[in-house]
Amino acid sequence: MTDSNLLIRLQGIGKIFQADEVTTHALSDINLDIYEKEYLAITGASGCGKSTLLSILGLLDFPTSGNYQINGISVEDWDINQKAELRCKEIGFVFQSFNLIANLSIFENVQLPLIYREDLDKNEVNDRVLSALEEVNMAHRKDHWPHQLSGGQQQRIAVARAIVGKPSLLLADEPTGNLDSKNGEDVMQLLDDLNKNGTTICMVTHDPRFAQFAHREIQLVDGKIRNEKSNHKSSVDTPNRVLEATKSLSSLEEAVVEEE
Ligand SMILES: Nc1ncnc2c1ncn2[C@@H]1O[C@H](COP(=O)(O)OP(=O)(O)OP(=O)(O)O)[C@@H](O)[C@H]1O
Repeated sequence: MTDSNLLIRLQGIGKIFQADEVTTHALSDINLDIYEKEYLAITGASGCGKSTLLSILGLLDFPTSGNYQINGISVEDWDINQKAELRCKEIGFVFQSFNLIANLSIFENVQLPLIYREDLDKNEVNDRVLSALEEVNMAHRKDHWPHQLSGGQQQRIAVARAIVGKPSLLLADEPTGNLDSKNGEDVMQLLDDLNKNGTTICMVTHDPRFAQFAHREIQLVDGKIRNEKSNHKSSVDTPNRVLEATKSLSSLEEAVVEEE
């Protein structure tokens, strides 16, 4: 990796929440580089700061100390509107709950991130939405409504919405958290395909099996990076590992059902 394909650099990032009398040090001294086309997993126990870190990476929340750079530009002096514009263009989000808008069609849901894009005309918006839907194999459902889709299909639409603006970075917070093993596998495969096609991904997961799909895993403990490991095999043999992860998930589910 060279600095020329460095996308994000976090230096000494800290985040303190102050609520009434309670002070929480959610993140301390986080140093992290993310390179173009990387697939990074952030793991760790509940409350260790994973979502806070993802929110900071996505410019949804801001650190109380440290420096954030994207494409070599330090954003700490930017005002809220500049950050919102940057977020809109450069960052896509997928959450555990799919967050589709119930009274918008599938097409309209995917179109949402583009409605304030003055650089795109109506035809370009239309083409972008259709091609994002094609990427997740859901173009045939463009005129349907969210409630007509399964959870797995809704998450595919959420992924289409996240990539429709062609962001530099796709952030996913427990993207399989609300899905059964089969749909979880499909979404993991979809993220893997997107990464192979060049999308940089940063995913929060508490599940070590899914973390193995990433090239690199960062483990947080009490708001600090405790461990970082590479997973060089990840981009080579994903289908088998997807299968294995799914098998162990399925047997886990079967064991739980049997116990009940
Ligand atoms: N808005 C907030 N105000 C006060 N404390 C907060 C706020 N958001 C998060 N925290 C605290 O910061 C710490 C880190 O929270 P965070 O949600 O990042 O953890 P997490 O690793 O994503 O947890 P989980 O896996 O359970 O989602 C926790 O102690 C949490 O209570």
